[in-house]
Amino acid sequence: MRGLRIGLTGGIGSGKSRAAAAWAALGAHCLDADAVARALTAPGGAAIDALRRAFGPEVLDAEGGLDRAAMRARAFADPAVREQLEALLHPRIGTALKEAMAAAPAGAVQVLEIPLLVEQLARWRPQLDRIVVIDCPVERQIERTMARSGWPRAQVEAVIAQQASRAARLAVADAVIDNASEDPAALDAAVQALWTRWLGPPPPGEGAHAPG
Ligand SMILES: CC(C)(COP(=O)(O)OP(=O)(O)OC[C@H]1O[C@@H](n2cnc3c(N)ncnc32)[C@H](O)[C@@H]1O)[C@@H](O)C(=O)NCCC(=O)NCCS
Ligand SMILES: Nc1ncnc2c1ncn2[C@@H]1O[C@H](COP(=O)(O)OP(=O)(O)OP(=O)(O)O)[C@@H](O)[C@H]1O
Repeated sequence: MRGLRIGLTGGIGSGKSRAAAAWAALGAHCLDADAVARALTAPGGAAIDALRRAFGPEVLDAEGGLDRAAMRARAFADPAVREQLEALLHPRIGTALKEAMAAAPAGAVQVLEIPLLVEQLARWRPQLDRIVVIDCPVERQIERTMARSGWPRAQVEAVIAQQASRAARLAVADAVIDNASEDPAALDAAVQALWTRWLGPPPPGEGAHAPG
């Protein structure tokens, strides 16, 4: 029998990866749509031939993988390019994640980090028992992404402009985790509280606040 399957989403830089790490520390089996996308577009990845056909060799780097900066610049400057990239990658991401979910250890709590869950709700909702939204003000998303990735503000704003609004995400959430605070321990505590609410006390020895 499979365990609870939780979709974790939020805008760029909202804190999804940090929140997923907190779920993992409690014993959840975590899967990441961005990581699947990166594997598909790495040298020799299953999407490389299709990318070359769609966009030409100039979107590939010297190793034959996707040149991410070049693709990012094109995809977020032109919605038609982004839609073409998504049409090519999203069905493959969907298939790979479904296979990974089916291969998860029996009974494990599964947490799926899916940045575009709300934008692709029809694809993901049937796969999930619960949706958790990591929420923070847009300005905080911008600051965090600029600090983490070194992107200029305009680049972060261009990505945010192509994503679902905060309100659209909150409308489909079964639970919202507020990550506005600059104290990451507050995020860990919120994840732990949600685990307790849905699943009971975390297993002994697991979790950010466990002794030892
Ligand atoms: C455009 C690409 C090459 C840029 O790569 P880069 O390494 O710079 O960014 P990375 O993949 O780490 O994504 C960072 C964040 O950008 C945002 N983002 C990525 N793709 C999209 C998109 N199509 N629409 C809106 N936001 C997006 C997400 O918040 C994501 O977490 C890459 O994001 C990509 O291949 N995107 C298409 C696949 C996709 O939709 N991925 C999202 C997972 S479902
Ligand atoms: N509560 C917090 N306090 C301080 N820094 C934080 C907090 N939450 C996240 N961060 C930092 O902000 C940055 C973005 O967080 P994270 O990578 O978890 O976001 P994400 O939603 O997974 O982003 P992306 O959509 O780009 O994958 C990271 O450098 C992370 O360490």
